[in-house]
Amino acid sequence: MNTVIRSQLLRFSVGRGQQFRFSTAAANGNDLVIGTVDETLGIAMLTMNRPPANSLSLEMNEAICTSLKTMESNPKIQSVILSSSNPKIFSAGLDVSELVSPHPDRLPKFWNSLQQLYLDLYGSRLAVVAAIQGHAPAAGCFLAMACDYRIMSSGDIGGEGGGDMKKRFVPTIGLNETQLGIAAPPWMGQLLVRTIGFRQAELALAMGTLFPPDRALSIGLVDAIESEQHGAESTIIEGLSELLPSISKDQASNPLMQKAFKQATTFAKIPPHARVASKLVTRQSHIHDMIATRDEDTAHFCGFVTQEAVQKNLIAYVEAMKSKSKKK
Ligand SMILES: CCCCCC/C=C\CC(=O)SCCNC(=O)CCNC(=O)[C@H](O)C(C)(C)COP(=O)(O)OP(=O)(O)OC[C@H]1O[C@@H](n2cnc3c(N)ncnc32)[C@H](O)[C@@H]1OP(=O)(O)O
Repeated sequence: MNTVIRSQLLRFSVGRGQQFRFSTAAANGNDLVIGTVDETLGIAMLTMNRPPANSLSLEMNEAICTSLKTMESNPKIQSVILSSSNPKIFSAGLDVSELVSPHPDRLPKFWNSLQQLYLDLYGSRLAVVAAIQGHAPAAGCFLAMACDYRIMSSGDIGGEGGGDMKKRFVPTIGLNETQLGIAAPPWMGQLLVRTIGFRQAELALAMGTLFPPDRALSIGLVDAIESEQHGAESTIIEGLSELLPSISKDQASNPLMQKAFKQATTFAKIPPHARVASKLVTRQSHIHDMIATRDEDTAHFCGFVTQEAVQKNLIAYVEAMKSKSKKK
């Protein structure tokens, strides 16, 4: 099994000044999350790196948690940017292969890793800025909602077709579970309610709505949208280039990444105790509710997902996804 190596999961190499890098790798050596740190600014960047779609497997959930905990244990760090190495997909949500014909031992472990990801991210002492480049459906949207600030790409990158026929790339975000014949668990659904309000969430959950950036902004699902048209060289802001991992160096002039960097810097300057205390005011009760119902939630998930009718829907969904991808 491709589990995260916990005992030797960090590879440190000291870079210039106060910066250093680390990665959290799976047993096969692939870096699932790449971390970079600037202790002078008090900020870090965690880049999700699980091709092709940053989908959330058991190992990926663990890798994000471990990377976040590593940052939390560094008292010099106050804020983190959560980003993706894929410029068109922030995260495609749960790895659907975890849900289809699941192994009975692995399924509860997988769900526990997702619950833990929620607890660690939503309750983190760090201010987490989601740099949402590309799509964020289902648990990808959840991941962004568990952060403290969301900046989404306006989607005007990488058009297909060229010339007048150029097709605009429009990323979407939302909890689209009902479209897969499943329902978001209560804690995830409630996170949407907390983010966009009762009526909007009620409708969006029922319809499985995926929102384009402008709609996501207007209902408060994201806090800002930003173009990804790379700016002129002169617009490069100090410190960002060094914080970007080598696979994302070309993002230094990307306005979305620049905005995320500025927001993370702003968070890092707020007196930490006050910032963390105020975060708990709004989040603690939701976290406690989830902990109180955690075992029940796991039992419900495992029972639900293994139902024949649910498996049938999931298999059909995965087949449709694969054949769409093949046709490209
Ligand atoms: C009580 C029950 C509770 C249930 C739990 C509820 C909580 C969360 C549910 C979920 O998160 S389920 C997952 C939901 N995710 C989706 O529906 C997204 C599916 N993917 C897409 O719509 C698209 O891939 C995309 C994200 C919009 C990107 O589109 P694009 O055209 O850029 O790329 P594709 O060609 O479609 O995909 C590339 C590549 O990635 C694979 N892939 C995509 N998504 C997933 C995924 N979620 N899990 C695993 N693999 C995924 C896709 O198959 C392609 O692979 P290849 O065929 O190229 O190998």
